[in-house]
Amino acid sequence: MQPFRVAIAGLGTVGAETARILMTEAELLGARAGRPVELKAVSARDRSRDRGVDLSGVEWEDDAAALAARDDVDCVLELIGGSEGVAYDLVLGAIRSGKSVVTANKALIAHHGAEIAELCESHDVGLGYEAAVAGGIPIIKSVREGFSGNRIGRIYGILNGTCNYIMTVMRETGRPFEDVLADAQKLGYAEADPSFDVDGIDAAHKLAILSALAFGHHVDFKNVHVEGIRHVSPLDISFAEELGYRIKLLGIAEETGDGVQQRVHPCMVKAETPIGQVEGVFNAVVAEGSAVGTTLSYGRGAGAGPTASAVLADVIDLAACRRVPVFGLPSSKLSPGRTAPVTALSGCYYLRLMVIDRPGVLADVTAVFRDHGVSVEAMIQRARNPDEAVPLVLTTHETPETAIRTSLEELVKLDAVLEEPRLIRIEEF
Ligand SMILES: NC(=O)C1=CN([C@@H]2O[C@H](COP(=O)(O)OP(=O)(O)OC[C@H]3O[C@@H](n4cnc5c(N)ncnc54)[C@H](O)[C@@H]3O)[C@@H](O)[C@H]2O)C=CC1
Ligand SMILES: N[C@@H](CC=O)C(=O)O
Ligand code: NA
Repeated sequence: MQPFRVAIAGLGTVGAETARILMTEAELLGARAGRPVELKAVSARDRSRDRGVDLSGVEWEDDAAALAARDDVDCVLELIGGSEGVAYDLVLGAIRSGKSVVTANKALIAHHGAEIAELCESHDVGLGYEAAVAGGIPIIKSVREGFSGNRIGRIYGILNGTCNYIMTVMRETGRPFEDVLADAQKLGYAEADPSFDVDGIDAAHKLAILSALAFGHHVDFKNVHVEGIRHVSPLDISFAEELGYRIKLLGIAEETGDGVQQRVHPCMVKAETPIGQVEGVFNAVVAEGSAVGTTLSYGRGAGAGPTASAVLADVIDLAACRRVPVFGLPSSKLSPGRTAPVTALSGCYYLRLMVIDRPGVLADVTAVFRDHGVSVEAMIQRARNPDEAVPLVLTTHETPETAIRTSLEELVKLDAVLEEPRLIRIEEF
């Protein structure tokens, strides 16, 4: 049987572990693929680095682009990262030369998914990107194949392991944000530029991909509403706990009737719900289907092993000639997409103000809410200190997003309100 010959570009966290498993589990992978899977060539920046895997029998290319041109390679694994430059050139070059591609690169798929899918169709090659969304959870396969008999109404979840790890450790230990982020980087969870994680961009890349698969539209990253976790303070984490919530960075894509709304932002969710219980580097994705009902997929969203697991599943599918259209439908059948703005939202909110503790302040704050039709559900004023700003926390009943935003504009004008107010949406699932 002809072997399936693969090449790896990028031998960092994911690439090195993928190479290790390809070498050490060759027999198992070959049996699953129905033919031998051979690591033929690699390319990385530093030839001398010890990666804990013996690559002495594997050919080395200094220029990753050369992997796409080799005629002894059937499939290129792009494990470098970045939506432009080397990764983009390599993936398009490999497809154009008739090779299948596996990538873990969500930035690339979120920005260039439409072009890449069309190119795969015209060159009749397959593309695997299971590792790009929720790491080791087989969520691409679930949505694209497992739920293909359903209409999906909503898909949401925790899509970034680094952010979930940071907020879990901050809550459990009180350690500062920067320290915990440094740990996530050492553990191989974070992106090369960790602002992609903490500013919500990585989760937005993943949500854009999930939304395209779930709703059959072209990937539409530019219309994802994105907020990150930089403003989630230890104070908010502890108020959330007092109110029975956990703060999670969620990605939510939903068919609203006026189009698909895609948003990534910190949310308060009830601590005892399945999503509230997802801690550390774990991710979870809830899909709501017309026939299947509600499903929950759970597992590690980042790190060497879980990500390599997803890459290898794609390699085996391609080696075994199991192929489906990149986004589940031929490109010509994907809809252009209709976006519902986040301002159309209506929900409950957590709001923390830092106020001067003096008589009349509470009346001024509640007057703003009264004037904008916002109904307050609960209020906490923990400390009493006339010399310092004290936190005033309010939660609301269901309120249009527009009403809470205009209330905030009024509240910041009050001279008793110091600092930028903190607003976190409360999601009841
Ligand atoms: N680390 C994780 O948990 C996950 C990572 N991913 C994605 O996997 C991809 C790789 O991520 P990591 O392994 O974490 O990154 P990394 O930074 O550990 O590894 C990337 C490697 O590519 C190499 N590289 C850079 N430019 C190159 C070039 N011109 N030619 C050859 N090699 C080059 C770098 O030297 C580095 O070793 C990214 O797209 C990332 O978003 C996806 C899911 C999880
Ligand atoms: N940086 C990402 C890695 C996986 O996609 C994350 O933390 O989730
Ligand atoms: Na996955």
